[in-house]
Amino acid sequence: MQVVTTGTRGGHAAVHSVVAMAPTSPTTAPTAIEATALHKTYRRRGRTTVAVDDVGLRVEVGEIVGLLGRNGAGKSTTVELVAGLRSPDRGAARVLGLDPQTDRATVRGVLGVQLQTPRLHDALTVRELVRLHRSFYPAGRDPDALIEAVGLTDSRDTRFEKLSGGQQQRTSVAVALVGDPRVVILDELTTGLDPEARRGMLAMVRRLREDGVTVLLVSHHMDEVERLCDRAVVLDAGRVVAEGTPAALVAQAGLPAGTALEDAYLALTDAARPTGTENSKETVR
Ligand SMILES: Nc1ncnc2c1ncn2[C@@H]1O[C@H](COP(=O)(O)OP(=O)(O)OP(=O)(O)O)[C@@H](O)[C@H]1O
Repeated sequence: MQVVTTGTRGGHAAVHSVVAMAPTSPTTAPTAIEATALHKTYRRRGRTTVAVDDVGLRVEVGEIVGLLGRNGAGKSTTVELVAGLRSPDRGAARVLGLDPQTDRATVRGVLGVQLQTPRLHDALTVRELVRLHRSFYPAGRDPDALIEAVGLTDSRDTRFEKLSGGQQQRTSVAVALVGDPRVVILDELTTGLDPEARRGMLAMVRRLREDGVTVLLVSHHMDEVERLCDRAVVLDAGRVVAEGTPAALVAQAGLPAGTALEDAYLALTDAARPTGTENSKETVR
């Protein structure tokens, strides 16, 4: 059995409940993350945006996979669909074989998610937040050690609302990891972090790999994807336009072996669309 949290919504630490652990098969281990033909459309003020357009995604247990794409390509929406924070119009996602829509509580027991925009209780300090989230699980990581690992020991008694953007992000990473999840989604882990903090975060991802944790890493930093990720999936306008190891993406872009992933990424995303088209598919009614 495992106590899980639904994370936070609207600035308040949210629900937790006691649930069964993910079922495991004696013969075939489930894929860590599997998405099939995920589709999500937003409708706002007469505008319809196809944010995620039949995305398929597969991350095996123990892999680190990068999710890449320009601003508005659909990365965060894909992450939210996989985590069960949004419902797809159609298609399905599974985390360790569990449906995040119907097995919400169980999925949150095995999945840690750091969202691009942290949603945590403003009035609580770093330490209170991490301890609170630790209390939702019967076992997990030591809050103070985790706070130290994300470099926030000096700010541990500071309220969330008084933290800098980078410190808030690091708090959200600590909260995502405190339940010792088997699968972790990190949405722009290092964006906005100073070089020292960034280095610390990348070292933490390497330690997650050593512990056998599966990581889906949304990133705009091709150098860190190249160094950390086993594979990367490139989204453009809501669609998967390329995927493979960094070396395979370079080959797919028709570039010589040894070319930087950034050059391959730019070539692949440029090739994916006619010049001048928008990043996501938007129509006005
Ligand atoms: N809540 C929402 N309501 C309406 N449209 C949205 C909403 N969230 C995202 N979108 C739109 O959906 C598309 C995909 O957005 P998404 O945030 O998933 O992209 P992203 O790849 O994560 O971008 P970024 O790199 O800028 O974080 C964009 O066109 C965005 O404007």
